[in-house]
Amino acid sequence: MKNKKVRNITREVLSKNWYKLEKITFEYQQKNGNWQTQSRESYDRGNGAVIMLYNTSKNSVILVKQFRMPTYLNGNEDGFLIEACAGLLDKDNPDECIRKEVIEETGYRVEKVEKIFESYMSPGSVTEILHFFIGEYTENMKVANGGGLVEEQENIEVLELPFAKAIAMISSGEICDAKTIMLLQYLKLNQLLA
Ligand SMILES: Nc1nc2c(ncn2[C@@H]2O[C@H](COP(=O)(O)OP(=O)(O)O[C@H]3O[C@H](CO)[C@@H](O)[C@H](O)[C@@H]3O)[C@@H](O)[C@H]2O)c(=O)[nH]1
Ligand SMILES: [Mg+2]
Repeated sequence: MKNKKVRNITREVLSKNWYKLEKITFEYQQKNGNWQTQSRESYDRGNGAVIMLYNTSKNSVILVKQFRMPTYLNGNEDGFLIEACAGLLDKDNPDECIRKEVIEETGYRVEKVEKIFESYMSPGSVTEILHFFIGEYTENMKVANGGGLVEEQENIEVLELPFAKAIAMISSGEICDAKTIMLLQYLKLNQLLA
């Protein structure tokens, strides 16, 4: 942290239950040189990784569907969200994490994954950096049912969708998760699928 316009940072933990919510108070130097005190709440749930699995001969992608309580609280009728497979990093590096997550959630054991970029997903309130990957899958990589971990109460449905249908589902609103939209658009932009 080396921004000379920010000083006297103090941190107060407001909640440390599953993850950590802090109130950060700091002084920020304005254009006229005056120092102004500001407070911002910041939610730290670690970093994450996400992957779009795609098959060039079938022109299809693998997505997962699960209940997401925060979306249920904010306009998502039944609370189910269609997403690319993703997980929190724990202590793993992003590459290892995403391979593990892919087996747990989708049942595919992918050989090669390609990092394409990383992104803050909610920079005003959440610290998380999300690492984005793509990876090719084939039928013979399916080694388990997927569905997520029972001990984490994950009830995940695995979906295989034609790419054109997935793209259309962005416009129809059936796919309304940022990381998933970014990855589908990446495949389209780079003409990896038609
Ligand atoms: N008990 C409890 N469990 C929780 C809580 N929050 C999360 N969990 C459990 O922790 C699991 C974490 O699963 P992961 O697969 O590792 O993470 P994710 O929820 O899929 O998160 C991914 O997607 C997020 C949304 O886009 C990303 O923000 C995140 O980085 C990651 O990529 C969830 O399925 C859920 O069971 C909580 O407050 N309490
Ligand atoms: Mg997950």
